[in-house]
Amino acid sequence: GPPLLSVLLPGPVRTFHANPNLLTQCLSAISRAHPDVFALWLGLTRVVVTADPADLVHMSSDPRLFPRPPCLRAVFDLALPGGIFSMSYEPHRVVRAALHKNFNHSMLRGFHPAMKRAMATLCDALHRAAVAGKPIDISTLLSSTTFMVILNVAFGGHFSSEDCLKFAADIDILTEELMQEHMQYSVRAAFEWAGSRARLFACKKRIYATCNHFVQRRLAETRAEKEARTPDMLDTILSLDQFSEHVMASLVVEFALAGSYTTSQTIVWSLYETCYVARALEAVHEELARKFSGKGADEMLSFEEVDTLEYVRNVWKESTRLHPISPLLGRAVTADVTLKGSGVHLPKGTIVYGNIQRIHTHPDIWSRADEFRPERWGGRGVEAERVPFGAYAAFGVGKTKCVGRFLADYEGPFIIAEMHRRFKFRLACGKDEVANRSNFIDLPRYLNESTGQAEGIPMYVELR
Ligand code: HEM
Repeated sequence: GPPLLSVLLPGPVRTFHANPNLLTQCLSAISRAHPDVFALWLGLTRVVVTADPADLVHMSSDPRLFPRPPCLRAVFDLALPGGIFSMSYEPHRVVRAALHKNFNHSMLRGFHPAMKRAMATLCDALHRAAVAGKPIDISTLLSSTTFMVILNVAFGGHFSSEDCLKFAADIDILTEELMQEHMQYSVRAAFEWAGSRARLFACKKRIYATCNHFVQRRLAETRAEKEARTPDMLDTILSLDQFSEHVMASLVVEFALAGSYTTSQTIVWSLYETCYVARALEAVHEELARKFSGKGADEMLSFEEVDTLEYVRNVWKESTRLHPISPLLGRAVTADVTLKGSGVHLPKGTIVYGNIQRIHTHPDIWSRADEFRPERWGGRGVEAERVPFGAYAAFGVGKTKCVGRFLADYEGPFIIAEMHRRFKFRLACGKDEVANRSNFIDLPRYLNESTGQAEGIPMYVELR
């Protein structure tokens, strides 16, 4: 919290208020030194942090008792008015029911041709990097791919890589602004007249212009045009006709926000880990060679083949365990409640954070918790490690869990498999120069000492 609090309150004051990008780092440091449930001040807000899986399950079981905290919803409502992240219980329930009904395996199957096109664009860029022999910023490259998946595959758009990068740059600004708002909402509200939110509003305007364009184009589609293509996520959003076009545009922006960096940066972590855990890399190559030896590099895996990936899926899942992109689950209690796992009593109004990062690496829950071991998820006759319900929560659990998981769990393994089938990857910086930085979600960043900046992860690419 802010230094002033050290005068008013007992206990150490850490520096993330000055640099909100250190939020998860500070919390991780505190978590390791304290019991599984503790309270602390985040800025001027007191929060309870729990690393008990049963508490996390409890917090995710009833969105009426445990909604997102008002401060968080206010921040989202400012940037994404009326959207799913700030919705009250009833509209949220309606939206989730519609999404749940339509987001399924057959929608994914329809995505595959466009997915292969996005993958081909990525492979071309990787091929050029391999030929040039110079390091590339793999974080940015993969982001442009996952934005392409959301914009072109899930929403039926026609964005080039450059357009995707432009859109991604605005989403970057939006997430930075969301993070600043989260820490300084009241101060920024008080100084709005002086332009404290000018950057947020300008980038919001650009993003909404793009997304409104999507919505309008789709709404103007003829019946014949609609029948000529496969249904996508935008169809589902637009079927929610009880909402205004503005709310629909907010939903579109939210999906772009929630569905791109989450996936791309988990893939970056998977590449980072397989650079160092030779056993895992060998097992990936063994699976790809065993299953697809007859397939040339010019041919992509089919939808059915992606479905058969086993070890690569474990690599994906283990990456989400060790590096949860969304490491904290924030809720506020609307009545007095006793958490079912830890038994800690929370008076009405308390803000509680489920510490997914800590739960995922808790030594009492996982064997060799800090190691990257995809085989812990089982397969080829080996049983998966037994952990309590709630111990794995990369996508949340229960009624509020991630609605995009069905897409991420197909897209992540597909991209990882296609990359490893064609290329070898090597980190172009020191292993310890890569760390997490919080920016509403957590991202792996290269801490470049010579520029003092946190940058995308540099990697060398070679042809296999
Ligand atoms: C590695 C990939 C991903 C991870 C780790 C992830 C993680 C999460 C988490 C932890 C939540 C919060 C759950 C809760 O509050 O209980 C969430 C919510 C959400 N995610 Fe994901 N997600 C991923 C990919 C995606 C994708 C690909 C999409 C969409 C295409 C998506 C869309 C959403 C949306 C819309 C919500 C809000 C759900 C609601 O409030 O009801 N996510 N995600």
